[in-house]
Amino acid sequence: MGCSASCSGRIVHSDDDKIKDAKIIFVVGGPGSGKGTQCEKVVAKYGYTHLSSGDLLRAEVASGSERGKTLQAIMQKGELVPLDTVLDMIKDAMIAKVDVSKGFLIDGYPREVKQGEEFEKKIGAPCLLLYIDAKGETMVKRLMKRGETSGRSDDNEETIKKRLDLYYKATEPVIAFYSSRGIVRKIDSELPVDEVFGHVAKAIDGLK
Ligand SMILES: Nc1ncnc2c1ncn2[C@@H]1O[C@H](COP(=O)(O)OP(=O)(O)O)[C@@H](O)[C@H]1O
Ligand SMILES: Cc1ncc(C[n+]2csc(CCOP(=O)(O)OP(=O)(O)O)c2C)c(N)n1
Ligand SMILES: [Mg+2]
Repeated sequence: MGCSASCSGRIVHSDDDKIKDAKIIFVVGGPGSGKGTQCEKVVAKYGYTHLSSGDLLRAEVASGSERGKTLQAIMQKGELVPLDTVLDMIKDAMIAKVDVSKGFLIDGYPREVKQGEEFEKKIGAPCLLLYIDAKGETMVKRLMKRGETSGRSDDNEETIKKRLDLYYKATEPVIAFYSSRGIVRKIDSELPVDEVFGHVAKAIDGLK
């Protein structure tokens, strides 16, 4: 299903088939838990393609488009942008990279159970969920520090609090949802960066 014979008679896989069969890792954790930090290290060691939903959205904002302006307002408030917007961006980015990619790190997604369900309908199933876990207090401290230099309009005390509340309310249920499938690896992100990465690497090495 989904394959068709090209003029030359070769079997051609559609973009949808190719991304469905790709290795997909969800990276979930609170704001400032260290998802981006660990993803960079995974890219360096394993050559996976890193797609951060937040980075994709910030790129749209930076483009100055009308859609970007709407997104900027939502992100500054620490709210979630509409599901279809994020999912379409991730899917387009995956299609663009699928031929040269060993696998995909989907960072900051799903943020709510519904996002996970829609991703699986439109793209495919993850083989692993890395749950980057840090204490609320630690996340706030790291984000305030990042805010000194990040230039991110959401790295301020008020928005950080909203992002954290939303994380506990909307995103933590994602972890329970995938735990029942046995693909969640909880990573203690209170440890030094390289030790955290040691655990991340073990989880990835455990994949077939
Ligand atoms: N999967 C997503 N669904 C909806 N909104 C998102 C998603 N990912 C990112 N965003 C928006 O972008 C903002 C920043 O996201 P991100 O860079 O992942 O931040 P962090 O990991 O520091 O919380 C979020 O607060 C939200 O407004
Ligand atoms: C275990 C650990 N990882 C990373 C850092 C470094 N750090 C400084 S600011 C900051 C906040 C955000 O980091 P990022 O990796 O962007 O987290 P994300 O918001 O993507 O989860 C972090 C994690 C740290 N001190 N300890
Ligand atoms: Mg990030």
